[in-house]
Amino acid sequence: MAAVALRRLDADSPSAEFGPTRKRLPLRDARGRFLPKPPGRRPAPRRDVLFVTSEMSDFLKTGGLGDVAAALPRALQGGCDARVLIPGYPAVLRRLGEPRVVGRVRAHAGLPECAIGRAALPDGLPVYVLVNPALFERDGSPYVAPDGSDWSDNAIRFATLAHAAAEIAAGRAGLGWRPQLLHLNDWPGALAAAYVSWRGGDTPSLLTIHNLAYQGLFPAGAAAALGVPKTALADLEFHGQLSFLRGGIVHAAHVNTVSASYARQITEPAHGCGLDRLLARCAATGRLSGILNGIDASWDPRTDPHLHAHFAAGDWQGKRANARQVRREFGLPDATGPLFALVSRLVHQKGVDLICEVAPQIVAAGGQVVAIGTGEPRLEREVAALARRFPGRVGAHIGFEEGLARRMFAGSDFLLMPSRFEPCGLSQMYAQRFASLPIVHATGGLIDTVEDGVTGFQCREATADALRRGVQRAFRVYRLPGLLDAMRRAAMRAPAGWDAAARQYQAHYDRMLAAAAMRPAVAA
Ligand SMILES: Nc1ncnc2c1ncn2[C@@H]1O[C@H](COP(=O)(O)OP(=O)(O)O[C@H]2O[C@H](CO)[C@@H](O)[C@H](O)[C@H]2O)[C@@H](O)[C@H]1O
Repeated sequence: MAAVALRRLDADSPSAEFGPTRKRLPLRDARGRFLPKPPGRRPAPRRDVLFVTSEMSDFLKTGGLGDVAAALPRALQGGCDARVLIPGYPAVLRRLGEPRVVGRVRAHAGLPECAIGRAALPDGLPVYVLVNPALFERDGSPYVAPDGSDWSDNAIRFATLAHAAAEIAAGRAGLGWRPQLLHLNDWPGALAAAYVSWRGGDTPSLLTIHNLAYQGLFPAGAAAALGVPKTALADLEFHGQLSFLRGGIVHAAHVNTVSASYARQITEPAHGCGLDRLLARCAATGRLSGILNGIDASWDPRTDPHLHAHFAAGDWQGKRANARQVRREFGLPDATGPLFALVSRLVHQKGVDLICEVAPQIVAAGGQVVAIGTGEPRLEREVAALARRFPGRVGAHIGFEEGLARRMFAGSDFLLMPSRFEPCGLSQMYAQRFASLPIVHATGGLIDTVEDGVTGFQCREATADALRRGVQRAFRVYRLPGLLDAMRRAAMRAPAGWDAAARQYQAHYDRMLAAAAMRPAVAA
């Protein structure tokens, strides 16, 4: 217990950079005597959280994690002191300038020493930046080199991030602030939970799995360089390799994924990526849950600065102005038929090949398709080839451009998203908010966010035939203006903010902290 009590005192110390402490001072009368608490108003519990992420859309994003990492720590601020830890990529350092060095993480096994910089984003969100030029200051995405291959030292790079989080949790990084818990995201942060327990710490971790298909698999020979104790190799072992995600699942106090349906699916072999039995055991002991992602307030067609014309529900003139603009940007002529959009990472998961198979029928029926994405070279080539095959009917942009993606959600009538699996999915929620009806495969978070025939269309299977039937239903609705109007309005009203998710995360934090407080103290 003593260790927990000490940690709480540490965490109360004010932080000059991040504004006054959020601690509520006890009420006193004019003579300084303590007053009783006002009836019915219990002070909010403190929750000091280090949110560990490998991307954040304030700086750079490759997919949905970047959006969540920007939105969730902000949504948590009401009830938590949530601070972000992110590697010092060039995009981060450019945006923050040279962050002030406030701490240091010592080298461990083959993991190099790092500095920790501190900065606050303009809205006050505190960010710790893990600075090591050799590991993080390179062009390309966080995970892959410009030629598309994984960075060869990814195991060291992200183990260094995870280890730094564990050292901050242990109070060994010299920050003058110590989180009560770690909130880890996906494999790049997952190993922090393991480092905490391998070194005898007691800071609980919540691990959020945004996509189980990416596990952070590395050769078993890397274990010594990563500082994995010989007695703990089994924690990470996955078919002869080391799985960072497995290490996180084994050691996290709680694991969640980003929708209730996906949380169920990953306990079964079809979607469990080989970890289904471990995850089923987590579920059986109440250690696995699903919390649906939200979308942030910037996704508003009445105010989004990226749009060509703003619009609200019922103002379909404004929506049509965006459609004209999108057609122009993709070099397509104006048309009276529906406009279908694909906005996605171009990977097998997203069913891009199914869209390519069905696109000729969309075109034959009088529709047009616009596609934006980057990813697997084979799928990039397929999408680009489609645009060449159907000039004036299909437009493709191989690249990543948020403003154009937003205009596509606003200008399209339907979004194509036949994902083979989908932990939550954000694109379908963005589309709904912008009155584009998603056509989805009924899987994972797509089941939980798309109401069939009301806010979009669900296809039973991830096959071209099922998608074709979904597209046919969309064409029928498009020809019925009354129904189209009703579905668009319903889609725009679909609940999608971050408040509900933030409340659920806070409830988990409280349970984890209560459980940690019950455990006997251990040395950090
Ligand atoms: N070329 C491009 N240009 C511009 N924007 C592009 C783009 N390609 C994709 N995007 C954007 O990137 C994001 C993708 O998010 P998703 O949630 O749909 O999928 P992703 O698989 O990356 O995320 C994973 O993590 C998230 C977050 O938890 C889960 O919702 C999801 O199911 C899981 O697979 C969206 O904001 C989308 O608009």
